[in-house]
Amino acid sequence: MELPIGFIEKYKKLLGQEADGFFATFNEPSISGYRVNTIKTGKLTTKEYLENQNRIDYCDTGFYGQINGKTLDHITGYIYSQEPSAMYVGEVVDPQPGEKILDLCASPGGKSTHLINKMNNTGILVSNEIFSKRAAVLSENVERWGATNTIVTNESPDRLAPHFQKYFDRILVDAPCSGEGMFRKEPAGMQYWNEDYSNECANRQQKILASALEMLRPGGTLVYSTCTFAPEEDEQIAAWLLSEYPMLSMVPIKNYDGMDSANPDWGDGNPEIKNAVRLFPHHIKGEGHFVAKFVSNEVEENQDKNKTPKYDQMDKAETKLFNDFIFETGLQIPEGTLVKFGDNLYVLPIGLNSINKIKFMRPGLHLGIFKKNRFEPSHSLALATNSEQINHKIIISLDQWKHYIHGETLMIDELKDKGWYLLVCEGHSVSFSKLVGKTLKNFYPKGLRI
Ligand SMILES: C[S@@+](CC[C@H](N)C(=O)[O-])C[C@H]1O[C@@H](n2cnc3c(N)ncnc32)[C@H](O)[C@@H]1O
Repeated sequence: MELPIGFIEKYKKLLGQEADGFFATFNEPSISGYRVNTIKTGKLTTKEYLENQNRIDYCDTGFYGQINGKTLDHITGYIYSQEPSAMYVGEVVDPQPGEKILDLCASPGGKSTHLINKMNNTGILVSNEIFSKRAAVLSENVERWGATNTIVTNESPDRLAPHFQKYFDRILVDAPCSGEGMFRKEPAGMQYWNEDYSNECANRQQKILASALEMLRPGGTLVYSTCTFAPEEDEQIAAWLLSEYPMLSMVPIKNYDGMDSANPDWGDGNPEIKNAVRLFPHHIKGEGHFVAKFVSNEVEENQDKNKTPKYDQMDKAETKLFNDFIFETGLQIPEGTLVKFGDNLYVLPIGLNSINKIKFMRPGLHLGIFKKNRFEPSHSLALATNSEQINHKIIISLDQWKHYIHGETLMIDELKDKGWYLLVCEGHSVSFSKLVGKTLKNFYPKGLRI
């Protein structure tokens, strides 16, 4: 791999004797990994995923190895492909069930899906992405994962901040960066590299962090991570945070085998910076990463936490349609507030402040849509429903599943009541389908058909 000359010179100086070992890794293959989804209680169809002995020691749901994106397990959200070093970030955030968490730069959703597992689908996760196309991908991944506690917003950090002042218990800023740590996985990233690029990135990172800190509650935790080796974006950002925000202090992070403490001399010499962790590919089986954890020492003032959210409510006819659907299917829906945006019905996580005026992709779990005199359940609801939480379900074979996700209707042998059924394949919830006579109509989203 041909690295930019300026990059080679910079890291020869910074790494000294270690530089040769560091550069050698760029000619080795990148490392792949995947995580399994602990909130889906069905069985993985391929036991190999769990029996893989190549476990990642700092992430109990993570494994080394490559997965196929076209399998039932992947498409129904049982596994997620994620580079191993990136898995350390979700572990460092360490969200606790019931907390309010913000993942500010979240697409495509590797860290968000990890956080959802760690929160056991409780509390509130606001997963935000500034670019709308990337936010759509994020929303799709969150849906696949079966999240019931997550809203997906599509805002810039400074526009999001006024809506969530001092609100979150923990915030992750997995910052846009120069991406040096991913060069061997995504060599195209090298084209943007120049001597000033890291300083440009650092400016943007400071702006993002300033907005993030407006949203952190007193006593809350901020985790900052990048996938670059550049001190300007790593130690120097940690130094900037400590000097600009005296209420912040750094929290030590556990160094597993092969992880390094950050280098205070690459920042401003503040010894606290040692608490951050670097993952170098010549020391660890993974790509380059930097992770730093801060806690706010501010004391909580009495706040008005009981702002009533303002949303549309269902009218009488819609309430009846929805109740009929619940009665017919025997479905248990997650706890939360039922709200309507246009014709779409959502359940919002309990305790969420008003999200009126925020651009979102998903203001909670999408339950379905009201169409002329009927309620149509959503694909998100299918993926978030465990087959034990519903009476109306039909088991289909792997072969039928392949036809269904291709867009075909299916036939059943026995007569059943007409109406909505959850299709279940080898324990995995696949889709809602409407049974008419003996035909299962296809409601698999057109954009996801294979
Ligand atoms: C490192 S990636 C995030 C990866 C993600 N956390 C994951 O684990 O899948 C950084 C994200 O920041 C977004 N971004 C770019 N510029 C931004 C800005 N000015 N403010 C906030 N986010 C930005 C990018 O679109 C990108 O999705």
